[in-house]
Amino acid sequence: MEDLTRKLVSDVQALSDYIRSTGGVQPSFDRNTPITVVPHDAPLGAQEARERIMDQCLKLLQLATGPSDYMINIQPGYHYIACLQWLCHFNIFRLVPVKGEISYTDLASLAGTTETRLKSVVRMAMTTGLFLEQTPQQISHSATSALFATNEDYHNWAVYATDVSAPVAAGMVEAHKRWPYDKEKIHTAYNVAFNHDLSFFGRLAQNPALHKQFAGYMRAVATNQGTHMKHLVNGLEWGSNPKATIVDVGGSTGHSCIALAQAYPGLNFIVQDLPEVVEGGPKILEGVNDASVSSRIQYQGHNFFETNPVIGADVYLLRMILHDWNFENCVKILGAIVPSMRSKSSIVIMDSVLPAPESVPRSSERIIRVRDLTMIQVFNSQERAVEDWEAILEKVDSTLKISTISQPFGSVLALIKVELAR
Ligand SMILES: C[S@@+](CC[C@H](N)C(=O)[O-])C[C@H]1O[C@@H](n2cnc3c(N)ncnc32)[C@H](O)[C@@H]1O
Repeated sequence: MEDLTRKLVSDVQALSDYIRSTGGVQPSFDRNTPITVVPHDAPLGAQEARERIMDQCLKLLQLATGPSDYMINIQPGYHYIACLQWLCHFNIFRLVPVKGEISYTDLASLAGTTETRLKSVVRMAMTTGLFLEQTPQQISHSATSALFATNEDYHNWAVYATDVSAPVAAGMVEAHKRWPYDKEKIHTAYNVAFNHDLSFFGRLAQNPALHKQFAGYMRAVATNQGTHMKHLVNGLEWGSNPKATIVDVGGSTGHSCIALAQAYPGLNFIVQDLPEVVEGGPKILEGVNDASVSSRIQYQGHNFFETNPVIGADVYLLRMILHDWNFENCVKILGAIVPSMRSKSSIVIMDSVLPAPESVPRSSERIIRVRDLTMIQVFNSQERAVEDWEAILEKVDSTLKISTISQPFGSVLALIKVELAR
């Protein structure tokens, strides 16, 4: 613990010095604190110091807790989720004024609940950094709760995590008891949790409201440090062919292409997704309000199990797609692209490459492992190590080879560039 603490002190000093040197604001719970601790384009040293601080604090907490208090330390986890779900459903984030305070009495009456329940939930949530009680019996926003109040996509993320992801995680044991060795995508914890026999995307296709919520969640995830768009934008030399055409396969409403188009003014994009998803794309482009970006992005309804209709694109991008699918389906999805590729074409898979245990900071490893478990629970799929990716490519076409793997710092996703070595 002493060794960890010595390193922690030095990293906190380095991070604070960096923030001071930029005239930035030191992290605090105050509502007016910026929502990111260091900007996404901060020097690597500052970002690494922040990562180590999180890692050291996590390990220190675990060490100081000790084995006999393990359970006590882990129990708040499921209550945090229950409280977050409750706060979303009773609209508490939006009912607390963005500036100023509101009493528990008034807030309970606006939310249609009892003051006792409200207090218990909010005060538990406060231990995670949501809301403040600076004046006794009055609630105000912290920087984090204000984010959920003002950013609809973040709110969607919270609703999604608590209404969908948490019950699905709770269904894992039952699913694996019911289908011990089965890899069917309709025999998952997701099927157990919602008691149906549709695949994840099959259920979304039948329910536009769920689809809209999922697209919002994806947009919010894209702004998070680990899955931030900067890793896509800076992770490859996109500008090496300044006039290239990029096809974003399963590109949702186009947030990846928008980020790339903003950074690379010569590139052109085709965003492919299921028809009901790309339908929402033009509205998102309107929001960007920049003709020099929107004029270079087209939308195309396309089922990625069918041969790709765009012949000879420079890049077929698959960002956070293949981890949703098991080995056989990954082979089918990639196999539907290969016939449309020409010699100049490449495929860029942006997905996790699983690290060996303890080979990366524990604070970031647990986030990658959340993704791995989610894939098992929702799709009977998995996150993959390099050899797993190579095995898929070999099965699709033995001439399909990984040419580079780029793992941007702070990213939970790597960029795996795949080319035809014919
Ligand atoms: C996890 S999201 C990733 C979205 C986006 N690529 C990103 O990086 O945020 C998976 C996407 O695959 C799309 N999808 C699922 N099944 C599909 C299919 N058969 N054909 C095309 N798109 C599909 C979903 O609609 C969703 O937008």
